[in-house]
Formats: sequence, C-alpha cells, structure tokens
Amino acid sequence: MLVVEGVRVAYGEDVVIDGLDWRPGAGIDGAATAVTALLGPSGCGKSTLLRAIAGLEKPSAGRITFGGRDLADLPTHRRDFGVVFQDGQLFPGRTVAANVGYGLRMRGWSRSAIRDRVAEVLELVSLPDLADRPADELSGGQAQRVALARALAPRPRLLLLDEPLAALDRRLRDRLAADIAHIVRESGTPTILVTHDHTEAAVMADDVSVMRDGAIVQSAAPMMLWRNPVDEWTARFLGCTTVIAAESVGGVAPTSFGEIVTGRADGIVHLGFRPESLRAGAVPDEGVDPARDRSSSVGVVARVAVLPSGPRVYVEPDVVGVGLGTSGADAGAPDVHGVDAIGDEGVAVGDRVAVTAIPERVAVIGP
Ligand SMILES: Nc1ncnc2c1ncn2[C@@H]1O[C@H](COP(=O)(O)OP(=O)(O)OP(=O)(O)O)[C@@H](O)[C@H]1O
Repeated sequence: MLVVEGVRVAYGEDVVIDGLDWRPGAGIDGAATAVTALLGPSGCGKSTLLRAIAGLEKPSAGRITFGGRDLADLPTHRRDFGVVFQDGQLFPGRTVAANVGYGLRMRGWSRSAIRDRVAEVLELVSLPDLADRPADELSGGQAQRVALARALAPRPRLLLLDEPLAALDRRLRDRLAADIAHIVRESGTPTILVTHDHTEAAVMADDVSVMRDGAIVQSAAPMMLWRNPVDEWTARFLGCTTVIAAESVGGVAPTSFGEIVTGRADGIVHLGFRPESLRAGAVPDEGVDPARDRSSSVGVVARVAVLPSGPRVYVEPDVVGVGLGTSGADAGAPDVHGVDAIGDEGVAVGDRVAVTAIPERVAVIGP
C-alpha cells in the first residue's frame, strides 16, 4: 500500500536519505493490517523517513505513494495517517476525552459521534475510566495509550509510531509493547513502528526493515532476520557479539563450538553468535583431549552477570593465543577476545567451562 521510491531528504547540505526504496510489509501475508518495524541505530534517518511519509518533511527527489496515489501534493492533515511520537504530545490543559476527540472535531464529526468513538477507542486502549482526567495528570504509560487512542480515533489509513515507548521505563515498555501491537491489530490499521530496539521490533512487528545510513539493508520477518542477517554489520546490530568464518561442506559447517547446519553451497560462510547461541557448561569428560574435541571449546570464565534468565558469562580462551571460535577457515585470525555465552547455574569466575553452540540459535550471515 505504501511505496517509497528513490526518496531523498536533506537538511540543508546534510543529505540524510538518498535514493531510498521501500515497500513496508511487501514480503508478508496480510500486509494490509501488518505492523512493520523500521529498525536502525540512532541517527540513521528513521524519524526523517517517517516524517517524510507523514508529510512533515518534503523529499527533494523521489516519490511516496499510498494506494497508488502520489502524496507529494497532499498536506499532512489530508493524508489520513495517524502519528504518535515518543512523548505523546497531548494537550496538557485538556481532558483525555478532549484530546482523543480533537481530530474528530477538526473533521467536523457530530458531538454524539465523537462521544461514541472516544468511548470506543478508550475501551480499545483499556482506559475507559479516564475520559475526564486532565492529560497532565496521567502516568507516562497512560499518556502513550491516550496518544495512541487519539491517533486511532479518526480511523487512519496508516498509523506511524515514532519510538512510542522510548520515554518509558523498561518494565512498562515490555508490557506496553505487547499491548500496543495487540491494539493496532485489533483496530485493523497497517502500522509502521520506528525503533532502535531489536527486541521491541520482534515483540511488536510482523515484518522488520533494517535501516543503516539512510538506506534499507534488509526486510524480513523477525525469525528470518535473526537466522539470516544480510551482512556482518546487521548481525552485530541484531545482537551477535561473535562472528566467525567456517567452511561449509554439504550444507554443514564444523566449528569449534560444534556443527552448524548452514544450508549453503560449499565454501566459506560467516556465522554470528549471540550470547544465547552459546552455552557454557561443565567440561564433559576430562578424559577427552579438548584440542581434539570438535563439539565444544574449553575456556575460562572471566565475567559473570546474573540475569533473570540465567547467568550471562564471558569466556576467555585458556590457552593464550588460541582463540575460542577458531575453525579451519579462520585459524589465521583467532578470536582471542573470548565469547559471550549463557552459563549453567552456579558458574563462577575462574571456572573452566566447555562452550557449545545451540545450533538453531546461530545466525548464518549473508544473502
Ligand atoms: N530538523 C533537523 N535539522 C537538521 N538535521 C536534522 C534534523 N532532524 C534530523 N537531523 C539529522 O538527520 C540525521 C538523521 O536523523 P533522524 O532523527 O532521522 O535519525 P533516527 O534514525 O530517527 O535517529 P534517532 O533514533 O536518534 O531519533 C541525524 O544526523 C540528525 O542529526
């Protein structure tokens, strides 16, 4: 529905986006009601692109169409897009109901129609009892729900969310992320979510487009993105802290953390490991010579962080100069810096551990 073609946006001399092509949700079923995340690091141009779609920035080249119609000559308020920013931007002196009904009044809805629709969307965002509360007496999470209700009230054709959770604390973000995703799906509104947080993108979106330096580098469902990031930069941005090269033969690459199914043609492949891709546990059998054991690498725990999901450890090589994660393919450049892994319960600094891959959590990098 939304198509961005060859778009260029500059602030004075500073070109932020140049020749950008994008069809959010193009590769997935049900794109008409899907949530697409626009995910990228700070400053890559996500908000600029969103603002261009909303009509708040004017592209100096290219075009943006919705349902086949060029938006260039359509001002923001006539695009019928709902927008929610990081800080909600509610009118502080007015009640929740007045805020939510604002766009409907502007569109000339009748009083009774406004009252009914306001009640309906406040129900949708689970705040039916707050209609008469002044907007400046809301918590941060409530304010963002009200901002969402206000954006959804006029039944927009497209909803644009620009880091809607960024100003909230972690606990609230996690809960509200799932709630917002549910609410926008209930409302049947196609949605673009700008975020720099890949977990948030995975929780909320059906489809994720990764943006880097003003360009879209990959679009895929979250699962595909984790499994097959398009390049090493994307793999690292998505949380891989160790990247190694290995030789894949018959679709399988032996590594010093065990065999990984790559499904790739014979040749060198690059594999990305998140802490969750590796398990650091007891050395299985001291009788086995670790140098000959191809299913795991032995190292020494250098740091432990105890997270709710279990210990996160950093394991250094126990033989100086022979890195963890070396394989035939990259033996010339051992990763002497060690690896992040999930540790077994009770693991402590100084323990010798065997580091083993959890194969289905390893990313196979490249197109
Ligand atoms: N109004 C503006 N005037 C001049 N430069 C701007 C303006 N808005 C953004 N920029 C610059 O454009 C670049 C992209 O900014 P943008 O806000 O689009 O990035 P972003 O990916 O959304 O980042 P963040 O997640 O930090 O908001 C940055 O270098 C920023 O400094």
